[in-house]
Amino acid sequence: MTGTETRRGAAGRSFLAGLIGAGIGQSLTPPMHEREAARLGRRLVYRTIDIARLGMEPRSVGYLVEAAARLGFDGLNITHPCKRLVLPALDGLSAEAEALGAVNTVVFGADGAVGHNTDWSGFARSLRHELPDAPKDRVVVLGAGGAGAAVAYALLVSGVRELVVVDVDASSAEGLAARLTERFPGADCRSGAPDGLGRALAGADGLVHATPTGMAHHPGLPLDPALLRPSLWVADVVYRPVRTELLREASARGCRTLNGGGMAVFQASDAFGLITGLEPGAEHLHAHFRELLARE
Ligand SMILES: NC(=O)C1=CN([C@@H]2O[C@H](COP(=O)(O)OP(=O)(O)OC[C@H]3O[C@@H](n4cnc5c(N)ncnc54)[C@H](O)[C@@H]3O)[C@@H](O)[C@H]2O)C=CC1
Ligand SMILES: O=C1C[C@@](O)(C(=O)O)C[C@@H](O)[C@@H]1O
Repeated sequence: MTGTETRRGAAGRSFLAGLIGAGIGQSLTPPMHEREAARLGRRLVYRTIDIARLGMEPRSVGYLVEAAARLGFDGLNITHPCKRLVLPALDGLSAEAEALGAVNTVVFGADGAVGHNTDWSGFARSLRHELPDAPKDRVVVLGAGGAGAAVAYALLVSGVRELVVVDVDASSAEGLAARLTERFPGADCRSGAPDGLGRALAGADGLVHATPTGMAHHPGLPLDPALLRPSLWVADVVYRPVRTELLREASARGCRTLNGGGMAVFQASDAFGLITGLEPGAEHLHAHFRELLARE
């Protein structure tokens, strides 16, 4: 997007957005969007639509998307467990959302409801921003769910040549590695079992952790910290808390680290641009994020 506002963001227009998912009451994405709009002198109302609180099934995301379009929403974020289930309700997909088979942003416009994925671009921007000079030839991704798939895609777009995907669910890791191989035939994408993690990490430049382990309600470590050596960079997608047990262990062992806050901020930044047509300021979104965390 350029510095010029598009028609979608034409002066005076206000915005209505929402997040559909389960257990999203504490999400920082709604206040990030609202604060950034206010900073730009615009009104944006962003609501959480929590299917767990509403007693709705994940597959009802299609019904909710259609209702949001009729009610005049400009766009939506979609999160767990609906990122794949939302696909049949959409009229179009960005190339990346199609490749990933997952959508976290829906924009309502002249082309109907169009799905995008800003998880991958959010991680790619965070990596570029915070670890620009780190070696990125060989990387291990732990966790082959929605976040793991987005991260793996971002890594391959960013030039990673060898990628190993590890998951306790072997079929998830194998499926993701196979899809990535098809999409990036020039790269070496393999799946690995958790008991082979030590071997995979021994030859790696970096590790990205993309399982829910380390979240406030799911504390702990996803691996044996003895596997972390100082030359390995370690990224976590978990951002509640921002400093996870894994990142604390990695820092203590001399590893460079990247927390999940950058991905959270940049996915919001990219979604905000798509939904409003306005140009967000990434540094301002970082500041909103820091202030929101500090309030807790
Ligand atoms: N920073 C950000 O902007 C974002 C962060 N996230 C975070 O990413 C995390 C994962 O989310 P999703 O991918 O949506 O979850 P998911 O449930 O789709 O996938 C998690 C995967 O991890 C695997 N797994 C669980 N424990 C494991 C272990 N100990 N070793 C290996 N594999 C294991 C599961 O089998 C599953 O395939 C969550 O904490 C979520 O909050 C998700 C999206 C954006
Ligand atoms: O999965 C996530 C995290 C999120 O749901 C949040 O609560 O910040 C916002 C979504 O856009 C993103 O894809």
